[in-house]
Amino acid sequence: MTTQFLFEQIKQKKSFLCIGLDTDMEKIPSHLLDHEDPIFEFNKAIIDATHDLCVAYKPNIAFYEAYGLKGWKSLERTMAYLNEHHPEIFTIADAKRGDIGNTASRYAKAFFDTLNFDSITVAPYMGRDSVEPFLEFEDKHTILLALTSNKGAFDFQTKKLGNQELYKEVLQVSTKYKNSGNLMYVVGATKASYLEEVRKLVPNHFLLVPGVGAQGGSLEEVCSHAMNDKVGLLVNSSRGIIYASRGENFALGAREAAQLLQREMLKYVEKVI
Ligand SMILES: O=C(O)c1cc(=O)[nH]c(=O)n1[C@@H]1O[C@H](COP(=O)(O)O)[C@@H](O)[C@H]1O
Repeated sequence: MTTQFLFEQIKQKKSFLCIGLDTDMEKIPSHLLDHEDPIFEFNKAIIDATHDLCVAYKPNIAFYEAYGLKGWKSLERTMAYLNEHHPEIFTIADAKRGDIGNTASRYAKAFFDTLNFDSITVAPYMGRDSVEPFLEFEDKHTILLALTSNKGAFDFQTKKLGNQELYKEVLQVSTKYKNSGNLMYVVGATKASYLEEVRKLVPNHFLLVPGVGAQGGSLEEVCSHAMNDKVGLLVNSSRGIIYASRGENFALGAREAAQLLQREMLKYVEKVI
């Protein structure tokens, strides 16, 4: 998917919401556990109830890998369902991969070709040759971790490397990689005060911003510091939406939680269209 198409979707839906499919067998309603594939049934119900309110879904791969082959099958079925019924929705494999070049190209094949994701999250730590194999894929996007939402982000990412912080170095250096137009960046909503600095270095790239909802980040702050003329943001909430209600009406609860965020987003989208 091109970023222009993604922008068209944002304008059409008046939303830049990404819903995180961090589907945990221990948290899904018990009536689903009788199904052959409870994780897929849960995801399908969430997708059916929310697809008109969001422009992206982000399955976090850990939640699938945790169940071995069964979990991987649930992921495959979820992706097949999305690609068949909602090909207009941007999909993010939250896999946070990163390895030497020939291994990176296998990861890229796994997520871009085999599972047909539009994008993948990648750790920048191993540098250029670990990232460029992902960037070779046309109309697929590599979402580099720049400044993450967790406390540990301060261990390394905000430490100075020479004259500037490591997260800035990641932004600046990676924009020189081959096919860097295929890059997006992760910046946590809990680090909203850094977003102006981020935008100085990457004014045009999309940012994936997790951390509203369960981690307490503010949508208003994120938008005031980081929106560009194509919105340029995908704001993710996982637990705050998919576990908003834990009973048999969980999908309706998820819809209501997604709607609250989408209604707030609407006013920001209207500013740029
Ligand atoms: O790459 C990510 O998506 C990510 C980066 C980051 O800095 N912080 C972060 O929370 N995430 C992911 O975003 C999701 C946040 O989930 P909630 O806190 O439940 O909304 C999880 O899947 C995290 O793994």
